[in-house]
Amino acid sequence: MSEMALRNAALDIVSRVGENGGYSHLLIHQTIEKRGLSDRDTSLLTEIVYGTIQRKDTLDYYITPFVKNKKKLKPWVLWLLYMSCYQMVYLERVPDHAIIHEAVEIAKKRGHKGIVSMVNGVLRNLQRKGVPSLDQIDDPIERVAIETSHPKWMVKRWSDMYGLEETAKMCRQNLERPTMSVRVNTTRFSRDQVMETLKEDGFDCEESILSPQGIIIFSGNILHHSIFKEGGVTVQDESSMLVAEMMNLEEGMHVLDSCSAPGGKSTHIAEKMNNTGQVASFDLHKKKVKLVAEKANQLGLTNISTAQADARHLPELIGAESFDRVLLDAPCSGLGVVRGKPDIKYSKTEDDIDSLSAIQKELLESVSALMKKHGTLVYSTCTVDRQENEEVIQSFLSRHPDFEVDKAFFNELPEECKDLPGISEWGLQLFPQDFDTDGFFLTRLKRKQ
Ligand SMILES: C[S@@+](CC[C@H](N)C(=O)[O-])C[C@H]1O[C@@H](n2cnc3c(N)ncnc32)[C@H](O)[C@@H]1O
Repeated sequence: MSEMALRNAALDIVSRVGENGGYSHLLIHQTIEKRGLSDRDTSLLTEIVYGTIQRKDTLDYYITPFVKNKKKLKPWVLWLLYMSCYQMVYLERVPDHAIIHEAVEIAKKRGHKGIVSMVNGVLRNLQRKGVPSLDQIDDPIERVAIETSHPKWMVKRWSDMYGLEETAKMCRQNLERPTMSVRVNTTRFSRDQVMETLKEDGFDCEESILSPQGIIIFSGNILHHSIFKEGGVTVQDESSMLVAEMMNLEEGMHVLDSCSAPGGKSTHIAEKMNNTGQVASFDLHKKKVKLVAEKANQLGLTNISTAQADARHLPELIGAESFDRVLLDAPCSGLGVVRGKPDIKYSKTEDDIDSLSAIQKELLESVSALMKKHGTLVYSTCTVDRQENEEVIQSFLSRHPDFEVDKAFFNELPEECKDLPGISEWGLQLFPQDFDTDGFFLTRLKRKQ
């Protein structure tokens, strides 16, 4: 694909995400498939699209002094300026004059003469004068918000919850691309076997400290490797692996995964039980339930049963106290995964958090009834927000004095997690900066004996 066609495709994606809130990772994937992009083009397209979306508010701050009547610009023109500014400031491989030339050519194809000369003028000024300094922003919350391109309400909210220093670290970490990690299917291979194979095949990888099944991959394309295609490993963030690790699973157990799609944790649980016992995996959406069954099949796991259900009604379908282990990996705002899905940080609102936390409370209320007397329940989310995490647990415990946070949970955490800033009496909040993982919350409940 020519440089110009590639940047045009990137502009299509960023403006669609900007205008309609489309998911950038899905649009990138569609473009790669449709156009059959080479590895090099895929990597450049991904870099430009993610980088531009990830840093949108910073880029806006950078170009604003050079643009007159910004509000009147067509969205695609503004996105072209953001995209070009991103490449000029953050990418070293293409010289500025080439970036400006490509932008002008794209403007010629899409717009009239006035737009072409405005794009040319803005980018040349930017090249000559440089970007404005962030030090001019007095309010520290606003400075972090603009420097790291997060909505100001979000930075303020996190700062009230975790302090400005931790928040700034998190926002900066959110700008990094996520590191790839995989989980070894231990019903087939040991982690040592997989490590050895990958190293022999030129991968740069190391063992995870959060899960004995986890491998972090720094370089090498695992998706093209036979071990992935044959179900020897599953792509999963290390923070998510911690969930099944903390469930104290034993062979032959009955486990409920109440919100299971697409099946990352159900299959991990099934592997940890060595394909014995039973994992009952439910999800609200029929289509998504299918993904769980497919994943189980791909990994050769036969101890997972799947069905569509609203977990809030499960006690009406299944007898109370039926499961040794219950997992509620709740639907959440996803603010822990903005490294990989940057659009989330612009689309979520505080109203979303209010309604999600209400659903989380309802879900916890109903699935807790399904736990056997001596069983345990793990609650997790891939978000960083007290209202969806600690406060959901706190509110549940205040209504259920017969339940408590299982103290053993804290002792069983990997050594490296025990002194993290996110540890509280309600569980563990992992921040992305702790181990370069997603932001993630988990805790374990049991009945008081
Ligand atoms: C965080 S995701 C689960 C991810 C999954 N545990 C995994 O590891 O692959 C939350 C899931 O909850 C499902 N969900 C949302 N509301 C639900 C409900 N009321 N009952 C059951 N599932 C629900 C969503 O469809 C979504 O698939």
